[in-house]
Amino acid sequence: ATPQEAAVLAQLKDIWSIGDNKVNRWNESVDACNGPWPGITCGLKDAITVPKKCLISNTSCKVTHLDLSNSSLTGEIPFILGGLSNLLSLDLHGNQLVGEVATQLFYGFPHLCHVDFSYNYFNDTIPKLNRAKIEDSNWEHNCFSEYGGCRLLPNMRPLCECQNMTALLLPKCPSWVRKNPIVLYVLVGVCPFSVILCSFLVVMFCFLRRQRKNPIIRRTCSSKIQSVECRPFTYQELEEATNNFHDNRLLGCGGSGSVYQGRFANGSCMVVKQLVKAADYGDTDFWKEVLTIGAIHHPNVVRLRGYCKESRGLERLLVYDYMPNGSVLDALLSNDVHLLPWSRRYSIALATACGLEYLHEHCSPRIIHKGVKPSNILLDRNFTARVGDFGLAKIGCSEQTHIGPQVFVDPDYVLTGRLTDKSDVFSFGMFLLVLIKGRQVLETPGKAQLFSRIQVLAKADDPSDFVDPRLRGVFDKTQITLCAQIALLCTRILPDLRPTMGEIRRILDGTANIPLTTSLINSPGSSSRGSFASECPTPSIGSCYGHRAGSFISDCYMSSSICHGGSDSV
Ligand SMILES: Nc1ncnc2c1ncn2[C@@H]1O[C@H](COP(=O)(O)OP(=O)(O)OP(=O)(O)O)[C@@H](O)[C@H]1O
Repeated sequence: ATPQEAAVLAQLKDIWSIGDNKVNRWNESVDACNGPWPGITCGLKDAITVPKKCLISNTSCKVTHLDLSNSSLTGEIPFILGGLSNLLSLDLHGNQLVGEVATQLFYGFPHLCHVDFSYNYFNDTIPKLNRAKIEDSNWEHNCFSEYGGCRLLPNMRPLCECQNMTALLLPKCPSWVRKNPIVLYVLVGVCPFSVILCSFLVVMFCFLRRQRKNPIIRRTCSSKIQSVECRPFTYQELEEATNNFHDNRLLGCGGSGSVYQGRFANGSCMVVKQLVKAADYGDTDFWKEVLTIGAIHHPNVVRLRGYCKESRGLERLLVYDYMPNGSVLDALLSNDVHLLPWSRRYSIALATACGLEYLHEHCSPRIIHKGVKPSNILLDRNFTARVGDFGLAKIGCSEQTHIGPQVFVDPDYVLTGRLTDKSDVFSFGMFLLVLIKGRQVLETPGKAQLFSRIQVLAKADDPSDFVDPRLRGVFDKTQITLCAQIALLCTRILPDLRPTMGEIRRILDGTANIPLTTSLINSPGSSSRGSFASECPTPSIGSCYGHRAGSFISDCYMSSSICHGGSDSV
């Protein structure tokens, strides 16, 4: 299984091990594609016909079929399930699963062809699936309001066999109606109209109540805000959890405020973030945005669990999931050199790309992070990376950085003030460079030097001399070169020429190749159109570089003193 899949399966095991069910028999000491993991199949499975359009390359080491039917599963479907991104079939029939099957979950499964969610207790509505791909879906014997538990045809039209629906029995007409046909005619004419009117009023009433409770529903990624998941906390609760915001609970301080570990009365551990700059932001808009962020669920983003409106003074408080392994920055600065072996760094790159792809391409409206950097990429207990602090840019909280030079900030944004998803792509490129070269990148004073380092790395036949010495020579050269080439694409001067996060994720997970233009940069002096090399000649001492739409622009966006790249060693 891929590292991401292994992490998801470990979490599913925590949640779904019940009695002697299949999940409980998963043997974590062997790879899921290589041992006794009941219900899990990697590669192609004979029993299920997979149409050509669904096939993905190189599936033998990827989890492609998950069959947890009749496994006594209870509760809601955990969102981390969406991290099994190579699934072709998903069978959860015959359990006691409840709640909503969110459309959002299915964004995680671009190749899914067969789903069986029958014989559960799912309610609400059937999610909108990728109709072009899903061949067969079975939703019967659930509590979906729209179809009353019908089986759906591949094209999503309900095939109403509805065996479990009791016939609608109407009482016999009372005798006075039978004797007086005029009454009957009046009743026949008026009753249906009144029933329709009443139903309409009831539906309108429920709809308006829901709207008032969740005014931001239309702006979120998920179809519904589940208040139980992102809830209000009292100030007292947070004071008690953080030992009165004591220094011994302080995890770190960023530009937006201080971060405390909170231990709550129910035994849960969460992070309490005191936002200091947010006070300028209008009250209503602030809480609207916060609720929007709270509705976002993805295995590679840190969940916002709550907020506190009654904070004292100017501060505002947010509560997040606690990430036991801190941030990538913490791991890079730690004395333990074994914390970030190369294989883990590659998984972190991939997971971060997944999280950002989700924010950019699956949230509506899209969310631009604006603060992608090692301190905002957090590591959960399995060292799976999750993007933190997203959305805070919108409420004026993530401008600051505490890691020296603003190496992660897109120069095009600094120059033009135009913020797009490609600004995050730029920052992600720099983040890749940090993963390859380690903390020395954070100590480098200027972008010009860093750009030249990326170029040298991407072109190098053997990148060994240029990687983080803390890796002690243990790494996959091909992956290093691939990451360097992606970093080169991401840091192109012209944002339009940078890839999207979806494209980057596909290159990293092996489902797409690096574009041809990048391979051309391997030939020194080539003038490949669109490659960084041609946009930006290698800088020489004292020169600034960057050619943009006919005009020369200084790359010394921050200050001319940093512009002395080119000759330094990589
Ligand atoms: N959810 C979390 N779980 C565990 N530790 C966290 C969490 N969020 C933040 N931290 C810790 O707090 C530190 C500071 O986080 P914060 O996001 O405030 O820093 P920053 O990224 O430098 O600031 P900013 O994003 O505001 O510029 C992180 O480096 C990390 O060690």
